[in-house]
Amino acid sequence: MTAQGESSATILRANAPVQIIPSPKLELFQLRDFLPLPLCHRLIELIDANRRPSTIADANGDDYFRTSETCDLDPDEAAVQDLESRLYSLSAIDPAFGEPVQGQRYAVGQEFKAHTDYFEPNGPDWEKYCAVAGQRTWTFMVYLNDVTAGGGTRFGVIKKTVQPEAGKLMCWNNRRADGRPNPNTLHHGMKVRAGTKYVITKWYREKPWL
Ligand SMILES: O=C(O)CCC(=O)C(=O)O
Ligand SMILES: [Fe+2]
Repeated sequence: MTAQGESSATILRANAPVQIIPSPKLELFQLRDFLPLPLCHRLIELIDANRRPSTIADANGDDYFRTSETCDLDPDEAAVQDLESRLYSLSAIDPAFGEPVQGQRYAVGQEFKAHTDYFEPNGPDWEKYCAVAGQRTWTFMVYLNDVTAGGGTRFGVIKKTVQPEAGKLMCWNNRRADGRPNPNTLHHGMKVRAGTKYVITKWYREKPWL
């Protein structure tokens, strides 16, 4: 088990089906068919049943920055436990360092503009979000469905856009090699043009979550 995700990149690289998105700028990986379709469908049901407007830390005055909906998934749900155990098998990151899994839902026209998942170390919301568990380390995100049009995830710095695909996982290290936040992880959940987009997001911290 890796305590803080430090050697996660090594573990992921050694996992044959994991594809490395080659870049000197960030550690980014992709894994197709990470989740079976019935599990994707169940997670979509759970997201649909219990969603609220998404929020952002360090409000920036743009009310249209993140227009999607978010679901705080119940950790006692069998589907969520199945997902958690698959994540652990893949990454070996101690689940104690994980935030509860969230679901995100985007209707047509909704998006999450270019952002990073780490918290600004000098931002107004640092204390609120990071006092106990510290900074975010890794992001794991899984697309739960194919989107009819739009809804890709654009990593602008490396000029790479990933298309949603049911069951496909993306994961990246939000830190540079020296441990500081990596601004090259900037990414944009682009507007859905047709259909609905569902993803789950799982973030890990430097210290135990609870
Ligand atoms: O929906 C996406 O493609 C990206 C989601 C995301 O970046 C986030 O929830 O932090
Ligand atoms: Fe993000």
